[in-house]
Amino acid sequence: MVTLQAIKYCDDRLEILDQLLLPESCTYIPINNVQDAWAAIREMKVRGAPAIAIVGCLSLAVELRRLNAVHTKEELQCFVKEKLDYLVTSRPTAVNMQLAAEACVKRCIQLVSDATVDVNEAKELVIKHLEAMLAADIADNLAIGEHGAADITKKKGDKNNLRIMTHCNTGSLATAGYGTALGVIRSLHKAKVLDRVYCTETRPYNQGSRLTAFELVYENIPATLVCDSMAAAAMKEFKIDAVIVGADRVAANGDTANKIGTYQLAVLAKSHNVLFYVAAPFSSIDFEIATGQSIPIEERPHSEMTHTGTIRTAAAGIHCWNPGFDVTPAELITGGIVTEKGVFKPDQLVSA
Ligand SMILES: CSC[C@@H](O)[C@@H](O)C(=O)COP(=O)(O)O
Repeated sequence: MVTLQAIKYCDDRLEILDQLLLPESCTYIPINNVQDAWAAIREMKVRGAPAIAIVGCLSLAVELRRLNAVHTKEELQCFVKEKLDYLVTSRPTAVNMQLAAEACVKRCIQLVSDATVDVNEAKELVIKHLEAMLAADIADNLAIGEHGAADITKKKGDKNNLRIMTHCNTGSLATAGYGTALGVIRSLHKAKVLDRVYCTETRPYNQGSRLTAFELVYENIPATLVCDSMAAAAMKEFKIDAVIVGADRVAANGDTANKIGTYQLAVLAKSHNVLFYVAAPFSSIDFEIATGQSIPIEERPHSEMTHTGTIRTAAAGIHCWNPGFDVTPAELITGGIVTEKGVFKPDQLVSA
């Protein structure tokens, strides 16, 4: 199946699809170094927790390939750590970049203490470590798709006309390919058990109407766009079987930070007796924090609420509150957390 490609990495060249220009134009822009990646992530030219980490890491691989003047492995380790620490500051809520940075620094430390590896080999091995993320993410997403589709189908008594609601964008555009929550939807469609997907607009940044709707139309998956304020009515009217969303950071107890509006969908799902799932790779799970209370929530520019493009749509002078994410308590995740290792109840994650 042809899917959209948010990230192109070939012959040491990195390009990303500029998501600010979607759906009007599919334009790829080069990312030549860590500074370019940091700016693209910050400006949301690339977004979505896994895609942020992959672009960050690949930008470092590109920069390392072009780097000649590194004389010792210690120097290499300092260089890599400094760049990764910088990338982690690009956006605060998604944990994937932070976990990828920690894993890469750990790899550097191993290489520094391995006397059989010289500085050039160490550099090559760090690059390989960073590059491996692209293929690993696609494999994880395919597994998430299969596990999620199997679980929903089983819990809904092998129904073959499932109606699924989703939020934000969790597809090819938010990952290396296939997607997490949207990957599960793709797998349901492939298995011919999907009647229709209902995607929310996802105000104020409209990742649902601009990006998810674009992916669904692109792949001919039957889909209906609803405004966020229609979610309760749509759940009732269309007899939604399950809501499935992605995650920016899952705490050890299963509390999940995801795009603003996710929490209200979970509350609505509970009152409509609809299964609520989170789909996320283990690279989005932060076992270092016990509950969702400690997850940092990004505050976004108020102009995203007060303007549509360049046109002001809110009264000038009004005070605004624009958190980019909210936290859904674990107890509302009734379907489970779908990962590449299987589907877990939130309280099973720590032992998974
Ligand atoms: C597989 S993407 C999961 C999440 O990152 C996604 O649902 C989300 O909240 C993205 O937010 P964004 O602000 O567009 O980066």
